[in-house]
Amino acid sequence: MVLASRAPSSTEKIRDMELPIINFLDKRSDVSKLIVKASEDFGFFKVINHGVSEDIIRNMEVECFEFFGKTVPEKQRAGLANPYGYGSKNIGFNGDSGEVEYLIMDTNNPLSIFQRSQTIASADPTRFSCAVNVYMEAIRKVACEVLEMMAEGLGVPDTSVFSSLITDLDNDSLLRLNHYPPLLPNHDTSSAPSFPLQINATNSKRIGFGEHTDPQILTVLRSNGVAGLQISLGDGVWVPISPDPTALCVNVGDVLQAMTNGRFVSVIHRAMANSKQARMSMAYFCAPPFHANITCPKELVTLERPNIYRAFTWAEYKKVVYSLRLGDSRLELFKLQSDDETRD
Ligand SMILES: C=C1C[C@]23C[C@@]1(O)CC[C@H]2[C@@]12CC[C@H](O)[C@@](C)(C(=O)O1)[C@H]2[C@@H]3C(=O)O
Ligand SMILES: O=C(O)CCC(=O)C(=O)O
Ligand SMILES: [Fe+2]
Repeated sequence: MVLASRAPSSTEKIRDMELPIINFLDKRSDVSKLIVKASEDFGFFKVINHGVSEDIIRNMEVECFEFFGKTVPEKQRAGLANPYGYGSKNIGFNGDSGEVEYLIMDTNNPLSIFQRSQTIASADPTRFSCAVNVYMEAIRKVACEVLEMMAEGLGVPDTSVFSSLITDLDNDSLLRLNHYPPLLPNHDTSSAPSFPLQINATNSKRIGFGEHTDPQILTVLRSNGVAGLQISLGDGVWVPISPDPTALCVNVGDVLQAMTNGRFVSVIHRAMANSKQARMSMAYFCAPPFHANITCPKELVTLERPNIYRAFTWAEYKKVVYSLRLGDSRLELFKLQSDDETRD
């Protein structure tokens, strides 16, 4: 078995480009077509008029800033990210690191959030757990709408084929709060960027969260107004995503790439910590239950487009994810060989 590790290219180029913008207030059939197109072309899009109120987002953001504003020993009381808890610089268990601190929480257990909030927000644990639970519920609703419109746009008759996985009581979704500290004055590279910008050893590049794909079904990300997120177009070309605190950035994860037989793409992205201000992002990773069998609906398998991936469970996939580095490709390992007889 050969592992495709994506080594960074020596010369990187930044290309200015806007992501597709999906307006939830537009006609549903138009919205679902646009979502499908964006998921095929970029695996990323922004959603505006998503219906998550400013209050819900503000309350969550207040809790984030309060948590990350604490001293390190206080933050460590949340427990080490194993995989839920607080982490700083170290990412995962296999030697990855970046200029980021974060808090990961599991989402399908309000009691565990309440228990955790006793150490995360001891001054007012109820306020913290309420803000988190209300936020997660609202974001999951957006994710379900997106997943249902994806199925509609793909012509899959069972329109809940994707969304039912994340509403299952045993879903394994998680919430990750990321805080990228601001640049220190002596890190400043001063000259204004011109596009395409050649990044080399002389203009310092601070990776916040290194390049990777998200393993789950779908990610819904909200960030403050500070830039940092970039998506890869391959061959060392990176597209910075302009920050919009009123929008939600949605991206396809590995499981959805498998479930759409490769029609939707789980795109490599990263977050830079090059700003003079702190970037704060809140990512809701929509994941299936452990026992869920990941296969694509039969309508997405045709003679011209035979099955690309073998069936697997989320438990099996997650085990592989955590055994590898951030930038390793994992879905490759689940590809059917062309001479495989069983194309399930
Ligand atoms: C290095 C790692 C961190 C990660 C688990 C992994 O072994 C490989 C994937 C990483 C990632 C990326 C998306 C999400 O932020 C995350 C929570 C996930 O599900 O996969 C992280 C994992 C992590 O930080 O624990
Ligand atoms: O902070 C960001 O903008 C991206 C974070 C991310 O990609 C992740 O947490 O998986
Ligand atoms: Fe990500």
